[in-house]
Amino acid sequence: MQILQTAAALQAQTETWRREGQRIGLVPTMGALHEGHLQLVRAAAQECDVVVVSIFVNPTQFNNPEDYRLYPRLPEADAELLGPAGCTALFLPSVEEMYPRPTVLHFDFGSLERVMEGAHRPGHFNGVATVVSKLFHLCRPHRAYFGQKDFQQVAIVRQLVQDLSFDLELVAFPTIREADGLAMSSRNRRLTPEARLVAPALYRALQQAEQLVHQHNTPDAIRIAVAELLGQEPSITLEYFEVADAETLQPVSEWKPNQTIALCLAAQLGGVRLIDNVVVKTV
Ligand SMILES: Nc1ncnc2c1ncn2[C@@H]1O[C@H](COP(=O)(O)OP(=O)(O)OP(=O)(O)O)[C@@H](O)[C@H]1O
Ligand SMILES: CC(C)(CO)[C@@H](O)C(=O)[O-]
Ligand code: BAL
Repeated sequence: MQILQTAAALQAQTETWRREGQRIGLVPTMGALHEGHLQLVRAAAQECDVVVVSIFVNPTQFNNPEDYRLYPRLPEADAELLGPAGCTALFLPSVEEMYPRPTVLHFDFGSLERVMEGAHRPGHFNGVATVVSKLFHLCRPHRAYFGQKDFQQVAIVRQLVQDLSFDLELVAFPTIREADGLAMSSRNRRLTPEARLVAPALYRALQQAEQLVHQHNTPDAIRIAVAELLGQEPSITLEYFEVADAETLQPVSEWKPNQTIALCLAAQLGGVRLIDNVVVKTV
């Protein structure tokens, strides 16, 4: 596996691969890799000839400077994991390499970003769209792999791909979980042992909400039930729980038949912010 640290080196390599007719897979990450990331890389390795994994803790998508400062950074350990998973090239740029001057780009994803993560993390999706656009330009992937754990991010990137005519296939990969149901996440490393024990309550609440959908409870009744359930855990502060249309991401007030619904939440556990979701279909 080669390690590329400059935009020019990545561009040169991807141009060569394109000339050779190789199909390029890209897995964008912020590092501190876990099994969820590695499954994305393995899927890319199965479906593409070469796989680029980017590791870049992107400052422009952090609305909270403390979150940026404390974000786990483990490039050496990450590099060890990537070769065996099928990564061909690790793109590991510095902040100066990605942003030699402050960016002036501004994206507005309208109603897609006025809810959930976009509403609670001002500027977050502007930063995500900026860095993902740059990565797509530098890497020119045939396929780009993203996790459904970041459900709203997938919707934003889908819109970005369409609006900027990126010639690639977006792959949305299912959420990989720990044995106790907790969605794998780099930020899980920052949980105290006590918070780690409590954290699976988030997924249990989502599973409960899924049951309530199947039992035809109203969206509002489900919102109240999840707030009550998680309210019983003093160490969990629920930021939001939303019953959203999976396509538009807008809050749902009544059910339509055969509607795909995303049950999404964000919560703080001892200062660590986690998100999770499940997707469910109405009958
Ligand atoms: N548990 C998971 N299952 C599947 N995909 C995942 C999982 N966790 C992260 N991903 C995906 O991996 C890519 C890189 O994510 P990122 O590096 O931010 O990791 P993360 O674990 O989501 O970290 P954090 O949520 O703490 O920022 C994203 O597309 C993300 O959706
Ligand atoms: C897509 C991404 C790598 C952009 O920085 C990030 O938002 C993430 O890790 O999900
Ligand atoms: N996985 C989403 C990246 C972020 O939390 O900024």
